[in-house]
Amino acid sequence: MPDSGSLGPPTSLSEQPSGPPATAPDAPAATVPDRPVTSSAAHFLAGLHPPVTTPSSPPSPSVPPASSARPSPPSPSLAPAPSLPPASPPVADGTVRDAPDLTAARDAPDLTAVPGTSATATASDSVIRRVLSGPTGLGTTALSLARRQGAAPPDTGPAPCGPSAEGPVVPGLYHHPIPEPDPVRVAEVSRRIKRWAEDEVQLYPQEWEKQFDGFSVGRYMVACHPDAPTVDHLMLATRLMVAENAVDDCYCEDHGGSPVGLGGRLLLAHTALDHLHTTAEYAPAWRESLESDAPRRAYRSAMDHFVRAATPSQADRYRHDMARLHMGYLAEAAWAQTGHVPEVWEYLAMRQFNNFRPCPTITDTVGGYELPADLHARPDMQRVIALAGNATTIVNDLYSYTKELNSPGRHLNLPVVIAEREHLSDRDAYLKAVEVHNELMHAFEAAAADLAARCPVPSVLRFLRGVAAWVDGNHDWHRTNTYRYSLPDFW
Ligand SMILES: CC(C)=CCC/C(C)=C(\C)COP(=O)(O)OP(=O)(O)O
Ligand SMILES: [Mg+2]
Repeated sequence: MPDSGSLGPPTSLSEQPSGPPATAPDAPAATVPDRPVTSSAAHFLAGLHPPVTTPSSPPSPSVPPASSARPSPPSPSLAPAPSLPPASPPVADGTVRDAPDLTAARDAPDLTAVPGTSATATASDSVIRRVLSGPTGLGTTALSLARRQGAAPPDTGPAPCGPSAEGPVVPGLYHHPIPEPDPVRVAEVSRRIKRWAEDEVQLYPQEWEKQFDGFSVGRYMVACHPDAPTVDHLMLATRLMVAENAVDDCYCEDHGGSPVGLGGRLLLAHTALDHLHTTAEYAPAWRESLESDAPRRAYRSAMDHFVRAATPSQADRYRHDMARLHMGYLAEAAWAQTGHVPEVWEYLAMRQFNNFRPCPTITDTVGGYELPADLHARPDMQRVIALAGNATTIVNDLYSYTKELNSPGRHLNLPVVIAEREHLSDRDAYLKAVEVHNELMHAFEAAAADLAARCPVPSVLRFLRGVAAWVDGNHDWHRTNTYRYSLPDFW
């Protein structure tokens, strides 16, 4: 039996922009622009990342650790913004409060304005910051995410949390530390996902249990979705994450996967997400096929749960992102079959598809609201999403470097491809991959901040915050998952 409760339809946030109607800009540049962030961008970024301290790795002699609490490049004309709670935090009954009124935000004085900044920028910053900050004043402290962290979700019990020792940050990696994920939520998500994996989809044989626990998917998803109104919402993301990894492991990689015949397996599994519509004669065989192996059982069940909670356009967005992912798997497999090492830019193109993108792009469904399809489709939003996906995926390349080095055959990742194609030592190639990651992160943040300034619609702002939270949670999970990952000895 599915274990989700009633999620209800996604809440529709007010779409009243505070400025002139936002129009989609021209297609974004294909390269990462190297330009300073604007004042409103800097405010947006400052609001995203309240200061948090986590153990840091030893400083590198050649690569100074990138500051995790400051946006870069710095904007000297701006005062530091106070830390902001998440926009539209959940209320105690598990529903999501509507976003604050933009009209009121526009009229309110900007207490953080700095003399010397332009009036236009200041007004715009003010609106963005107030929208992001969520409700304030008497009676609203219960809406704070930090306060909610102690609240016990329903149906708690003993939970199989995976190991999650503190791990070092890759030296020089630009990232944002996060607060420790709510342990009560982590325990409950971990308990429920194990029950789903074992009882509902028979995901793994007994001997893989330790690896399942070691994956720590409960911690992962709680870290990545701090604004999820309920554990049921978190479960939507958690089931999909487990299913996506089951397909990757069992079809492509370590658990029996192979490039040989991958296209056929992936296409048939994809029909669990994007159903076959066929004749009465052939439909039963297709339906039966969805129960015939663990990856398909997992995709089918996770998608059924997701579709019940998502709007049709959110479900379709997810299907599209998964088709992208499967195309990326196929390119990686084709190169593995022929022993081809792509050029660095070709590798980055493949990795833009074989990518975490399907995970941050469900942030609105998991948050209980909807980013409308036309706003999701804007080229500037697409650029933000692509950059976020690329930065998070290169984080994986860096943290999984030694794991992949020790796996059979040659496993491509960014340091390996740079070393081969640019004739660098393993160490120099790894350090260059860190730089590539950092540039992608800065470009993501600049693009998100620009979009927030250009289109300060509540659902856009909340979605951008959700994607940024996913980026940070993803880094934290990689850093802390010392069961799965360890850093090379380059420093
Ligand atoms: C969760 C999801 C959509 C995964 C898609 C692709 C994927 C597994 C990654 C981007 C992670 O990369 P990789 O396959 O290298 O994973 P590990 O390094 O083995 O953890
Ligand atoms: Mg990897």
